Amino acid sequence: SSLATTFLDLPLANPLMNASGVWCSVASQLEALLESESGAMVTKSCTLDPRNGNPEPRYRVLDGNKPWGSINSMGLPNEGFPYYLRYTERHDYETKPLFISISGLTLDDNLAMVDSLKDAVTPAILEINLSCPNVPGKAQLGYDFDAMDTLLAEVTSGYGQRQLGVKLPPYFDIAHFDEAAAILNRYPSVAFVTCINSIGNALVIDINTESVIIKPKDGFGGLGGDYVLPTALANVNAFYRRCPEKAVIGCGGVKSGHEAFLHILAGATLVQMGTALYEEGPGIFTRVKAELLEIMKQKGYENLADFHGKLKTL
Ligand SMILES: C=Cc1c(C(=O)O)[nH]c(=O)[nH]c1=O
Repeated sequence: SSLATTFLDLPLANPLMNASGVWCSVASQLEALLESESGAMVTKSCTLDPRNGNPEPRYRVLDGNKPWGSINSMGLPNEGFPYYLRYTERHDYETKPLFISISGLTLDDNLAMVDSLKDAVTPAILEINLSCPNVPGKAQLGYDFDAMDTLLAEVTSGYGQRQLGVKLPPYFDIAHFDEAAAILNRYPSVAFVTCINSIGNALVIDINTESVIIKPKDGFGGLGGDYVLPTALANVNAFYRRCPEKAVIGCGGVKSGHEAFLHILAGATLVQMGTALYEEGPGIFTRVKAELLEIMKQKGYENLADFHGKLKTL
């Protein structure tokens, strides 16, 4: 069996990569991802200028009981767009593809970053984050369909019809899947969608301290891990069905070959890991690769195409 695949006509050794935001904020982390067995990698969503983000504690792993996961309200801390643009100029693209994630605080900031990327003519693949749930006072673009439409119209024309993708928040209503897909399908240069970002504004409470467990936003933060897997699979499959011309990248609840297999079955071409990578480190790619290969072998699948998108219904 082989995990080899292609994405936007680029060859990848395997479909696994990090989720933006995890193990990808500074050069040392990006170099560790490059050296890891991931098939690709993405940078931390960046703003035009560097940001410190929210006060700590702002990330906590929820490992007391089952299910397992994380809550975060980082607040978009990042080194600023120029730092990541410089990294795209020194990345080794022969080793693996690189995605660059942007999450401008304003439409103009997003357009300025897109413009610089277009002029840089870098092989890095742009993933625009429409779903950052943790910047106080800022609504997620992915939940404001008019704003999302306007952004895509401006960005796709600004990016000269070059292929790009969007990172979407989870949707929970069929009408929202329909409406979001209808907008995305009007932009052929939006070549992929990454589903999902964390489930925004969850609240984890500790019975012993009778308190929330992260400092920002009175404890409200984005949820990741086991808790989000069924919602992630639903969003992957919903957009896989509605956007036949686009690729879907799955993200949410992947911590082993098992969940990676489910995401690919549901229609994901690539699979991102967030919480599990945060906790285990880049060695996780070696483990999950082996687990996915083992599952494929047990099932008699030679390659990813043998089961990609082949989810059965009853
Ligand atoms: C880019 C900000 C994000 C953040 C953050 O920096 O708080 N956390 C997430 O779970 N998803 C995001 O998209």
